[in-house]
Amino acid sequence: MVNISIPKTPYRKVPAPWRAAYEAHIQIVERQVAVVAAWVLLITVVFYQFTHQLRLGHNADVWLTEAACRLPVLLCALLTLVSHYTGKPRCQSRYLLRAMGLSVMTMILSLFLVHYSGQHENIYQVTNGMVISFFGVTVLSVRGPKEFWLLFAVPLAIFVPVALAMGIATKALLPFLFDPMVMMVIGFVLSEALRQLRKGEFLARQQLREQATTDQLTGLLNRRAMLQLLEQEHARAQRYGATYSLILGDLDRFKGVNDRYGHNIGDIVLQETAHRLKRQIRAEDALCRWGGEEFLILLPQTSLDGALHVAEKARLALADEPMEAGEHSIHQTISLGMTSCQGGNDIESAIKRADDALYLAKENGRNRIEVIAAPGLEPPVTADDIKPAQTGAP
Ligand SMILES: Nc1nc2c(ncn2[C@@H]2O[C@H](COP(=O)(O)OP(=O)(O)OP(=O)(O)O)[C@@H](O)[C@H]2O)c(=O)[nH]1
Repeated sequence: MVNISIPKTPYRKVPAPWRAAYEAHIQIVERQVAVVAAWVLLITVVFYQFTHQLRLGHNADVWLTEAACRLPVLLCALLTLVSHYTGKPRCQSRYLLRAMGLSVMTMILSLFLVHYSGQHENIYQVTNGMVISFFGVTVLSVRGPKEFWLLFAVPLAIFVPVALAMGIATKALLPFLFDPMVMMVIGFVLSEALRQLRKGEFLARQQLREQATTDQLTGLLNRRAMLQLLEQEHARAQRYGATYSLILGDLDRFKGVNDRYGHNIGDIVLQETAHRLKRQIRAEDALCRWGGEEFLILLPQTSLDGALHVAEKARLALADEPMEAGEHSIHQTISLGMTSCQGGNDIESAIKRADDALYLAKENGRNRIEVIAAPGLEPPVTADDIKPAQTGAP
């Protein structure tokens, strides 16, 4: 059974390494919201325009004025849909959402001014529309308060002075704006709660994904994650004829460490080994805990020449300095088997070669490196070229 430990304090903020993934996640949500909003706007704006006569009676001038107020919303919704379904123009959903939000606010506030100064009897229809619009616009602020303030503050900051300039007193405005404002607050609280829920769900999923690909003791990649990377690198090698190398390391006489000092100290040795090995590789290389006391290093686009250099650094990283574990100082060494691959055969045979080479290293005295080249690939160096192994395993 897989034992997944759930952290006691779940993340509240997105940790730095996950920020890019979170940004991608937000962009997907924005895209979905933008498409749904565009369809809703397209349908409702057209519907309201063509039921104008039914709702407000015949007045060609008002019909045209309303059409002019609704046109920008229609255009923004159409632009969003065209951009989504054809890929052109390439607009970020964040900006399309902004354009739709601002155009809806401009539309509804303009309609208010038109009807307030003209046919006063229609004003309650418009304030109903305001309530719906204010709520709808809060849904568009997927990124939270910053977007929210932009969508509401800018149009309202223009609307109030314009209304005052038109001779509408602030006192007269307030009763009409009261319900829409309440709706705006409700919408804000709801969309903020939704945003926090989405963030929490993202963080929980990301944590589970990390746990599924990470070895709990050492924090390194686990075997499953490494196999995925290996498949990718193998496919790349096959396609471009590049060479990658594998180094399989196994701690020497590690059973003795456990037997002598206990399992807890053995665990510390494994953690320190992971730490030291990690320092010997580049960011583009991968290191995993392959099994109990086995570690596998994948060196993409690296021939045996370069890999041998890394393997020797890894060997010395352990052999040169004893490990401090509790009150014990443990001289732990590692044996390493190496191979390279040009993608010719399958991954399993490359791993098998590294394993056979490791077996040779154990046979030949431990704390040393052995190389088995891929068939047809001459090793540029042999194990004999490597500094003779020092014995010293505990
Ligand atoms: N402390 C600890 N020990 C582990 C863990 N996983 C595997 N081991 C131990 O690693 C030891 C491996 O021992 P062996 O396979 O006999 O090999 P060795 O003693 O290292 O000898 P050689 O490989 O031949 O040099 C066993 O005692 C396992 O219990 C772990 O997570 N923690």
